[in-house]
Amino acid sequence: MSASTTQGLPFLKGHGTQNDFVIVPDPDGTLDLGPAAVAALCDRRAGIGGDGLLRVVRSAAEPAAAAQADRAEWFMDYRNSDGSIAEMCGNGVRVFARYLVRAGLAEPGPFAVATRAGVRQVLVAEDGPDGTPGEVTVEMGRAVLPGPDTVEVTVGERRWPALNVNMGNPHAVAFVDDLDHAGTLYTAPLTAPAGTYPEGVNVEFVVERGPRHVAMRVHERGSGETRSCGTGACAVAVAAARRDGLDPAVTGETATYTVDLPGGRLLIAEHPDGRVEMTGPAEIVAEGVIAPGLLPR
Ligand SMILES: N[C@@H](CCC[C@H](N)C(=O)O)C(=O)O
Repeated sequence: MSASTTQGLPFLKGHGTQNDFVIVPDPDGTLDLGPAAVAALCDRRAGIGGDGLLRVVRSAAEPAAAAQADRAEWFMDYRNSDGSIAEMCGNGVRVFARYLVRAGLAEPGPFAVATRAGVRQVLVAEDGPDGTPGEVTVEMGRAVLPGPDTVEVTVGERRWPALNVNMGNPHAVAFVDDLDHAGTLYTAPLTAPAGTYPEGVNVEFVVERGPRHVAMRVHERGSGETRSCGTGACAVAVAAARRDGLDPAVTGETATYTVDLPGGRLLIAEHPDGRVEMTGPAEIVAEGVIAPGLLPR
């Protein structure tokens, strides 16, 4: 993208349980944000700062989403802070939905959002009487457990068995005795067997907090440690349910887990038909204009 194209380009900043995003409205799909431009915008010192970027584009104007245009007017083009593309972002889709309502592009209530992982149904609750933003629920699709049965996660001298869970994007979920055992997470944990995650992986570390209540940390592919990950929380809830001997497809009962993250709390429900639903907050905290010269020429 040329610097001249970005002069006067509006942006917003939002977060869901402190998983934060630069939001770039591009309704007609005229922007070509390459990896370097995304990384510059997400840079916390020299840019606006964020774990990722959400480009807001009409599905009909985005080749990757044209097939979904009859079911969802808007496409969430999600990028990690290093500029890489991911299939799905659970907190991102809640923040995306919040932006659409705030911008008058969607009404509160139920509507659909197109993503690279498919169309997702969202439900934006009305704001409270004191103006507190209502929570946003997203239907996240079904969890897939692609195997192998156990993968291994290593940080320094410690290693744990983990469950491979795909929520549209890949996750390795490890139950640990203490979240501090994951260390600084300045670098990505190692996973084995080799080749399990050819496109990289998000790694979750989980401890028990009580019945159907867990806490987690996450190292995200393309973003490093973040304060929350929605797809990660869904993967964790499904892994916790299986570990607790609960499979809603077998019991016929919805399994609901509370997942605490460094940035807040998410409620995850897995239904007997396999659908996983996530509920949590989503807020827009700032808006502005990108300064000329921020983005690489
Ligand atoms: N924070 C997100 C996940 C973003 C994508 C992830 N880093 C990946 O590369 O798969 C979420 O809330 O789900």
